[in-house]
Amino acid sequence: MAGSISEVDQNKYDTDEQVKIICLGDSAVGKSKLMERFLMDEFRPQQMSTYALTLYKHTASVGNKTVTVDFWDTAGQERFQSMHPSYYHKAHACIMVFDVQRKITYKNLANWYKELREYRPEIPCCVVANKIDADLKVTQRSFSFAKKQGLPFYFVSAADGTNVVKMFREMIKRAVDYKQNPSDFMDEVLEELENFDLDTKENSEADENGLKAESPDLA
Ligand SMILES: Nc1nc2c(ncn2[C@@H]2O[C@H](COP(=O)(O)OP(=O)(O)OP(=O)(O)O)[C@@H](O)[C@H]2O)c(=O)[nH]1
Ligand SMILES: [Mg+2]
Repeated sequence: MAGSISEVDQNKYDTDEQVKIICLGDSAVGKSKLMERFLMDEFRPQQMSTYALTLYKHTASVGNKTVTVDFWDTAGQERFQSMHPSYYHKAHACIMVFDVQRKITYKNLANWYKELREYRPEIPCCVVANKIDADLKVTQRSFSFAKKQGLPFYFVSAADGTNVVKMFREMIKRAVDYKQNPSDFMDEVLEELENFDLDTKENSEADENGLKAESPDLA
């Protein structure tokens, strides 16, 4: 399987200075545009063509530390309402995006969140309402999903930049905090199990999908 997501070396995310942040949400909600807006001319996307995975690299200062942040972005796979398990693997934070102009993308957050928590029960996550430039009145509406789940919520616009830097900076900080405080018992147990599973499967046809018996049926 040349060029698959599972071939990206993810062991680097075990080191202190490397953080992985993923982005979830329906097609065309603005995931890529948000990252591009945040990174502006700094970004150097590394394309993994087979699965249309793009890694955006960013260097950030958090406290007195310099960390390298990999933002993971896909195009296409979200159409199937489910991501490959490797996408979630070792992620330290998640940005969930919907489009304020398309209600269905807000409704689907519940599905994305469910899948995220199956793989990463404890990582910091936020909800982002994108495209507010198209209709500023939406900022007066309440979107209760984030509150119900106890997640931070941001009104943003990738087009005009509103709240984009603030949202990314806060999420980077939370990702680093999460990494530095391994209070996360469930994640550790899950990772142990994953490693165990990988070890035992090494000689068989190791299919990453085998790590989870089946993907949730989100249709
Ligand atoms: N008005 C407005 N349009 C936006 C904004 N952000 C993104 N768009 C538009 O929405 C469309 C989709 O943006 P993308 O960033 O490609 O969305 P995506 O979530 O990465 O989509 P996929 O990669 O297909 O999953 C593009 O036409 C963007 O120009 C925004 O803040 N305001
Ligand atoms: Mg995209």
